Amino acid sequence: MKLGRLNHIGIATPSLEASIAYYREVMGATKVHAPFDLPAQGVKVCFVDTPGENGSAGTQIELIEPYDETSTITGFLAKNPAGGQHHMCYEVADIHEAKAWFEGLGCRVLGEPRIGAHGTLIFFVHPKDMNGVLTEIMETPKEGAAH
Ligand SMILES: CC[C@@H](C(=O)O)C(=O)SCCNC(=O)CCNC(=O)[C@H](O)C(C)(C)COP(=O)(O)OP(=O)(O)OC[C@H]1O[C@@H](n2cnc3c(N)ncnc32)[C@H](O)[C@@H]1OP(=O)(O)O
Ligand SMILES: [Co+2]
Repeated sequence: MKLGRLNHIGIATPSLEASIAYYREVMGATKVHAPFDLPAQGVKVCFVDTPGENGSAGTQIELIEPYDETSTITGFLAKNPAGGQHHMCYEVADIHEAKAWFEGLGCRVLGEPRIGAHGTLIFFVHPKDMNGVLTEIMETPKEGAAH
């Protein structure tokens, strides 16, 4: 497998609204996307852009709030009530090849590839098999696709 771009860093939060205010007012973020619900993934999402090189998109901050009490991030927030860094997401060219790679290494892939917030296939690898970091792998969006 070839490691691709760091697409986003997932930050779990009990309040998207409060986190958006923090990124705008404390961190000086100038591009905050409209929040949206992703019930299939159990989260409400808001992307904050960091600037990339030569005007291109940089790594994004992905703010995630539980969609309801059954959300996969409810347990994380129970342990970290103020929220915190939840996952790192790297792009790959071929999601199925990447899944086979991690499985071949004996890492626990959490479920089947599914459509993520950028509209491409994603999967997660268990943090205990990834040096303590919950790792999201996502297929690189096609050129010109919405971010
Ligand atoms: C917006 C959509 C999408 C995108 O396109 O970008 C997303 O990003 S959705 C993001 C939310 N979805 C997910 O996280 C799905 C994958 N996650 C899971 O399946 C679970 O969260 C989990 C990783 C299996 C953890 O399950 P949980 O039941 O909450 O915790 P456990 O108690 O079983 O944890 C076991 C162990 O792992 C430690 N842990 C848990 N979460 C993390 C984390 N985010 N980072 C680092 N470590 C984590 C936890 O502390 C336990 O450790 P010990 O206490 O030492 O046993
Ligand atoms: Co993510």
